[in-house]
Amino acid sequence: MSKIKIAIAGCGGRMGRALLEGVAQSDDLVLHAAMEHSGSALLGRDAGEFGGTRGVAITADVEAALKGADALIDFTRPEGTLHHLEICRKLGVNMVIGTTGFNAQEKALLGAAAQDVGVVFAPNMSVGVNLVFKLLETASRVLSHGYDIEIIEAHHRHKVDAPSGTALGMGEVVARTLGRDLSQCAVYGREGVTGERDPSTIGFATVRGGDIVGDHTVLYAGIGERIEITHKASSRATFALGALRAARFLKANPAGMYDMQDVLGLK
Ligand SMILES: NC(=O)C1=CN([C@@H]2O[C@H](COP(=O)(O)OP(=O)(O)OC[C@H]3O[C@@H](n4cnc5c(N)ncnc54)[C@H](OP(=O)(O)O)[C@@H]3O)[C@@H](O)[C@H]2O)C=CC1
Ligand SMILES: O=C(O)C1=N[C@H](C(=O)O)C[C@H](O)C1
Repeated sequence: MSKIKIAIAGCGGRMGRALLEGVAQSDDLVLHAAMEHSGSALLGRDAGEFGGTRGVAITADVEAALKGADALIDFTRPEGTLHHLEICRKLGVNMVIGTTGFNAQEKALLGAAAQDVGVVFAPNMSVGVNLVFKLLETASRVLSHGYDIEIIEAHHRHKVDAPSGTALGMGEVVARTLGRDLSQCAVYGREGVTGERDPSTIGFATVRGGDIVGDHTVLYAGIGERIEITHKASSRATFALGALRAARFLKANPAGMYDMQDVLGLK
């Protein structure tokens, strides 16, 4: 059987390198293109220097790079992802999007493109976090009254968006299960004389430091007890393996908008 041809955007980044390694270690995937933005110092270098198979030069020519690819895996920044999305749509190339930090209008653009190509969009591609999303539905149902809900996340010092996409995703799951609208009930950090806690809110707290790969805790604090559901990533390989699984899923499925719950059969 022929191998699935993978293009990687932001190949010199933290996730880009983990993806290059993941493709190089797989039996059924081949590196079709390694991409960076036009201002990158890495252009022209061999992807093999960054964990990929040797023989693929890093390029900023997105259209040429994507011709003939089965899927683009993109962990970059919202503006880069949206630019790549347009070209994927034009060329009929599926897209796995791990980038976080999109606003509502930008997310709508992803949905529009998914009318023509397959898109897997998920703020966290690890199996563990996607299991946690399911556990949160059960916990939020059982603890729907009398428990204050707070979401705490910690990441490395280089992360540029906050709260993390995963924390926001967890908030969405909790709010949806409780019949609340996250945009109305989220409290992002506290300072000064805040008054007593409003029980209808969902609080978020963000920690940034060092090389923390990604920790997330949802805390349900009641009277006489508290429940914490925690996921800790210790390596980016978990996200990369999930993204590669998503690319395989898209190869086998029609155009449409999917998330990791679809990929993992958790719906
Ligand atoms: N869904 C998931 O499972 C996960 C999602 N993420 C998300 O993935 C994204 C990337 O994370 P990470 O790898 O740590 O970040 P990095 O900054 O290490 O990597 C991003 C890469 O994209 C490049 N880049 C920046 N801007 C653009 C642009 N406009 N167009 C094309 N390429 C661009 C960067 O180049 P340069 O360095 O030159 O700026 C860099 O090579 C973040 O949004 C993060 O939250 C991360 C881990 C898991
Ligand atoms: O930027 C990161 O590193 C990560 N970002 C994702 C997020 O914003 O949720 C996922 C993961 O926690 C790592």
